[in-house]
Amino acid sequence: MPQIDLAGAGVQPATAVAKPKVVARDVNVHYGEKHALHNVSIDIPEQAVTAFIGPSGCGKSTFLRCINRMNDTIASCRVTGRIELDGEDIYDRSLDVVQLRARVGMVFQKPNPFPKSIYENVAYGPRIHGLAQSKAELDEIVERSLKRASLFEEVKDRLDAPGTGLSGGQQQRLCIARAIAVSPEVILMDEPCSALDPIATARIEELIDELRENYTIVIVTHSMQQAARVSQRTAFFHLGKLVEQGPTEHIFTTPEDKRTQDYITGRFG
Ligand SMILES: Nc1ncnc2c1ncn2[C@@H]1O[C@H](COP(=O)(O)OP(=O)(O)OP(=O)(O)O)[C@@H](O)[C@H]1O
Repeated sequence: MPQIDLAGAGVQPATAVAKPKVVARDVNVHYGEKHALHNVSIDIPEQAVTAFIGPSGCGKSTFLRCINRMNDTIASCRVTGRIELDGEDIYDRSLDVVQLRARVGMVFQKPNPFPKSIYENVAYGPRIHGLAQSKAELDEIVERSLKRASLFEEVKDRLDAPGTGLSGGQQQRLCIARAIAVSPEVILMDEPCSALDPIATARIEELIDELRENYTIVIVTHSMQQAARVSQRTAFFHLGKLVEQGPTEHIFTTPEDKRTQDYITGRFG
């Protein structure tokens, strides 16, 4: 039976949910007749990484997409319950979804740069949100975002080259720079390393660790080693239910539910 080498994986120390950034209560999601998520309640702390783990189809991505209302784009999808960002109901009718998605950015499984230059990939969001008053200011935002995404040194001499011409790992860092450029508060990452090789994965994991100082990060991952390495809190989903959540160290060493125990020890998944 595969065991996780927690020492090798460098389990992060526990952090208490001091001030939750995102609070979800009794969230249910249906796709047409299919009841995909059942009564999910969770507090997601700021300046920390929260990992969602669980077997394929358990609802991790569905719940992640609730946090910036990406599920609104799926016609059959119905979300009930309450999700708050800094105490504000994000499903309130008066809420501007475009503004919400600027505050809650997303990085997808497959790097998806726009078919534009490296510069334009990063400049696009700040431009449409009116975050720069001048070209110089926009240049500064682009440079700062690329630096924070740990990509600037590699691309500074070819900002006009197409973003799609970068390696997979560089493209994913470009997508992270694009997400950061609009100064989000929360970054949602849906299996951000699944298309990357181990070296590119290590770069992204380091980056996630650095970014947590300034952002609230939620990551969906199939890799328990990755969850152990990058997160301070872990939530385990199974068959559309949030079975167990808590400090990562606790979930991986002394889980309370047998389903969590079975999953982390590789008995199913
Ligand atoms: N657009 C959709 N329309 C209908 N059903 C969907 C849709 N998206 C997801 N589902 C269903 O909802 C359930 C949860 O799917 P979801 O993608 O959230 O799981 P997941 O845990 O992220 O899976 P994976 O790890 O394989 O990505 C699954 O049964 C899935 O088939």
